[in-house]
Amino acid sequence: MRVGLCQLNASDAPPENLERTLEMLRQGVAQGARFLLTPEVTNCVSADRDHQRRVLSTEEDDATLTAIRAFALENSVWILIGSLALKTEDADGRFANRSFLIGPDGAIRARYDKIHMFDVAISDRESYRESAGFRPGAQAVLATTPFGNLGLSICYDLRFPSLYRGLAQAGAQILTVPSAFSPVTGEAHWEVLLRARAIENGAFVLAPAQTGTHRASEGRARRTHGHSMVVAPWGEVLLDAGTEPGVHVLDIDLAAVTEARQRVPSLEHDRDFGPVEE
Ligand SMILES: O=C(O)CNC(=O)[C@H](CS)NC(=O)CCC(=O)C(=O)O
Repeated sequence: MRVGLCQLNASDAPPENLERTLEMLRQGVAQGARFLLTPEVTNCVSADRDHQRRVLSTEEDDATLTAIRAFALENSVWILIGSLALKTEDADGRFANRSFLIGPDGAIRARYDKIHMFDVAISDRESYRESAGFRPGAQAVLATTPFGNLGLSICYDLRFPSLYRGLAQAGAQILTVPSAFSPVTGEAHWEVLLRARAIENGAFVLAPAQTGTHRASEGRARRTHGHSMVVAPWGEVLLDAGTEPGVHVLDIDLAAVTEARQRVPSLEHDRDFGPVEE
């Protein structure tokens, strides 16, 4: 299976981001990719809630979703839109941070709302309160495709191994982790966490990422870590995309999942240990 990871440097302008994303998807298709992935918040990177309220849409009206579904149909490819920031019907006005798996017929095959919210103070200068703008999901999602079972997740979810354990136990062979990781935590934790999730579950990890300084017409500009990655089930890093935007194409073979799980069948060795004794 040839996969293509789009590494984006999205701004806070959805139409411009869509144009660049479609261009990268086209390049991926030209290089033979049959499954293409985009990062978290493909449509809009912004830290300004008022700006987001002005430029974002609901799922029903979202132009990025419509255009990428049409692209999947025209090119007969699978696409994981890592996530879209979308308006919801919620009374508190919070957005959804939602992944979409699109089939080669253009249909939405799966949706996943990011479960874990990035509410952290990394330093005096850098803090995030994702839950102020986004409402968390509460449902883990496995998506079946002809090329394997996908376990969906987004960014900060990466720090919660039990989610991936649940997905792998449910049959996931490929774990998707579209992200917009912070530069500081990215430098310290990104690669090792991705490799850990791959190794402990004997699964491929596909992690398309946002990169660089994200141009903002309102609010402060955000920066992200880049380094989109593909990790094999034995833990080898098959792709590290560095920090430039662009599409990266490579072949993955699910035989590596079977082999890794045969060599170390830890997925079959989970045991119930009950509450921790104190
Ligand atoms: O806010 C948005 O527009 C979309 N959401 C994000 O970009 C989120 C919340 S700020 N980023 C992360 O989860 C990074 C996690 C991370 O960096 C870590 O776990 O260390």
